[in-house]
Amino acid sequence: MTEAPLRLGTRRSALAMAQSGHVAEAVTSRTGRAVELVEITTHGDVSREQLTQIGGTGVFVNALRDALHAGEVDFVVHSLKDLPTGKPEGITLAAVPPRHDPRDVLVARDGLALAELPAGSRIGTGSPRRAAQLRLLGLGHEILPIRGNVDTRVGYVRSGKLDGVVLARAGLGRLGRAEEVTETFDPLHMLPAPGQGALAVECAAHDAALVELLAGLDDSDTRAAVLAERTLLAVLEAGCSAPVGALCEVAEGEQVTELYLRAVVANVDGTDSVRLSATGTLDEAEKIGRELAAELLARGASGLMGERVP
Ligand SMILES: NCc1[nH]cc(CCC(=O)O)c1CC(=O)O
Repeated sequence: MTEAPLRLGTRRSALAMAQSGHVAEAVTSRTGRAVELVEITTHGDVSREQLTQIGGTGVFVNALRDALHAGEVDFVVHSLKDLPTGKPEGITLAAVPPRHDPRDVLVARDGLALAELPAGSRIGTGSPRRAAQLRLLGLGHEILPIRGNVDTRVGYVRSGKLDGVVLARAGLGRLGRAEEVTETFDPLHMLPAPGQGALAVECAAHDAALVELLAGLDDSDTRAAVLAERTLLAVLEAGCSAPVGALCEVAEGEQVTELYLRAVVANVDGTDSVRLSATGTLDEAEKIGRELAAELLARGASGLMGERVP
């Protein structure tokens, strides 16, 4: 008798379907187990309110976890950057697959890069982190809040409503739209969200056989990198909408694997920021995240995050 297909709970958005489909294929090719996608609708998908007003992207996560708890699905896939930093009860982070490009990108009119857009150009982003870092560049662009899926956001550029929008490269890439990118930001200018470009595969903690099966998808370098970034975020006690950027890169040294963590905390109006970095070995991920956060706080990070745009 063949085993029943594993049920993978997913949101219906094109990005979520692409991410879930990618993980489903990886599971099937590794284990021979069939995987079926089960669609789940979340409050975040149906609400037109600004994400920051409905409690951040955590709303996407909760509906999937509820379906896990209810036993309606066997496992779920999230964009790791959308996960709140707290550990959920009864759920295991079974795998963090190899990360895609973590950087942010610009999709602008006429193939232009950011510095080619004149002062006064209209740039859209719904992310306070991206808005603050764009303002810090001092190019005189007008930064406008937008939301919606990738199609909607890029659509504002195609229709001429905006001169450019900033998005995650990983999202565009997973949708097969990477060729629409007009500039990939150097993390020196634009640090991504902690966890950006990585996926999180979760299942019920009590399902030991499934925890073991999914562990085959895990990439230890990616797991360490996102642990460093997310520990930093947790210590800063910043919500997912706070202007905090962090990127941990992994480099194979001769003896040890090295981590290089960079972070920025800015105020939302992009007039002030603190930017620091740290290095450590692979097993020091949590430590360097914690210590770099402490250093940022010592240099005034909490005051910056507390300020509000008038
Ligand atoms: N905030 C929504 C969201 N969550 C994950 C991605 C992209 C994929 C990723 O970063 O892993 C996006 C879209 C974006 O930020 O452009």
